[in-house]
Amino acid sequence: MCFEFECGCVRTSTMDSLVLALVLVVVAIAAHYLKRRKLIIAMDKIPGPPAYPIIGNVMDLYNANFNMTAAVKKWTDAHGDLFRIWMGAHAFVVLSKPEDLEILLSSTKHIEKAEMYGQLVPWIGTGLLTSTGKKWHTRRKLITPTFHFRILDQFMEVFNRNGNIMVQKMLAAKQTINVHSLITLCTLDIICETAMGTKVEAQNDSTSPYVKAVHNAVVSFHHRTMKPWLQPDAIFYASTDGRTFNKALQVLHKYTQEVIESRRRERESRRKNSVHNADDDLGMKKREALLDQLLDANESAANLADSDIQEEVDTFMFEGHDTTAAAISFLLYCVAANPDVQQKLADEMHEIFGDSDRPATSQDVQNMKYAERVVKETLRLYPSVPLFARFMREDLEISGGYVIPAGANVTISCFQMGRNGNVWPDPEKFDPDRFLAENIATRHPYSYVPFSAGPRNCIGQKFAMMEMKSTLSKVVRHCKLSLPAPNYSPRVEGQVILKAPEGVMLNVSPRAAAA
Ligand code: HEM
Repeated sequence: MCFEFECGCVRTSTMDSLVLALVLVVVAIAAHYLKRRKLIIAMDKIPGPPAYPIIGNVMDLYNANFNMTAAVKKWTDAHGDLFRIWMGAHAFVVLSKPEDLEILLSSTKHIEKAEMYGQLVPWIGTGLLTSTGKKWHTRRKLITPTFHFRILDQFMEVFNRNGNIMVQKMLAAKQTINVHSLITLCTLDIICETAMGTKVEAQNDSTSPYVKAVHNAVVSFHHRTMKPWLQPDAIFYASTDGRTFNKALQVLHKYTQEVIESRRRERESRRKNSVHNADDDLGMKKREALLDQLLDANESAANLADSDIQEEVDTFMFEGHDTTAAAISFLLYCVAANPDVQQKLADEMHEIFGDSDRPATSQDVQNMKYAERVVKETLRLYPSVPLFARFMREDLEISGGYVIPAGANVTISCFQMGRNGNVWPDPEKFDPDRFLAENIATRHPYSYVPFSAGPRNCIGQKFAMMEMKSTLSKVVRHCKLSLPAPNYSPRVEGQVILKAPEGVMLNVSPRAAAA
């Protein structure tokens, strides 16, 4: 009897657990459905193209050959500077009105990155670009001094040395060349030396396993962003691109890990032997990489594990190499396409350097006022990060009484904003004087945001401007650029980074001989 009673009791409690689990599942589904319904109703109040069930507006993207910037242009032409789209189950609001950007980007609350940034996590972890909340705040505070002018100043030698190699390679080519390939290797050498303090010599050996791994990771990741069917992790990692990506990450992560470990050991042994680390064997001031700065800051203020430091270094490597490569490539194209601009640049360089061949200093770079306007105008037309996005945890009211609902992603299209005729008269014209102080004063401060703005702006902006201006000056002082055909312009594709898929083709000749 007793046994039967106990058995019945067990059966009853199992039944209870099952019923409870079922009720919880039903409640969770109902809550999810209600939340989704709320999101759908709120999204329906925002204008936008008709969306199909399940796939949403993916067909529009298909019709634009999965080129996101082209699709955004079409949607903007049809629906204006605020519209909504659905990418499968993911809701997006696309903004390009400066007033709306100010509301979003200046907020200290809406700082979470959009859902799709999750695809970057296997590569860069939750470093500064992808983290949010308290983690992001603490890290941003820790990393900001790393980009101090004193640190950037010592990178001038790296920019100059690598710029020289690149210019020699450009001049050695006696025919039309794809400058993008050479520039990519140069910016890779620069970021390795400045971020990690290591020389990978990509310009001298583009076949090294590390250089190949960077290339493979960038290309396979780019393929994923262009192919919606590769979005689910399970499909991507089973595909050729996914396998290439994984293999490349193993090489990249191993390299960063080894560099960090060796730096820690070096510091430890210096400490044990009480050797001051500011000088090298010849008593010269030793250059400190961004990694050294992180390790210094970590010793005095934080307690980060090597894996934490690694995600930040990997983030610098990801953000700090392809972005500048794209920008410098389009920069040289714009200079080649506008001979009057090229002449003014050459005049400015002559004013600063005369006939001397001396390397540029950071003061010279500061004096390059016209070059600065040329770089800014290039980023207006060709922003290296053409789109960036946030995820909304709370509703946000923007202009016109519209509300971006919690649960939606918000995308900012820098590419589209730079070509908006209401903000930029004759937008296709390349005119660096748009960035004269008196002209900037007539525009809304959020009408130009290639480095984003507000608390989550680009931490590497000053580094990037120094690198771009010094590399531009190096090229203009030694080379004359021209287009391979009168109406040539590179085809542009916009996803995570703005790309010229067939490269940027230019003719390069020595300046003195060409003058
Ligand atoms: C032309 C060059 C560059 C452009 C146009 C650019 C643009 C941007 C943009 C638009 C963002 C915001 C992205 C977003 O919200 O998703 C960003 C963030 C960031 N950039 Fe850059 N970037 C450039 C170069 C660099 C360089 C050279 C570095 C480092 C060496 C760097 C490091 C970062 C980091 C760490 C973030 C995340 C900051 C945070 O969320 O706190 N960038 N960049």
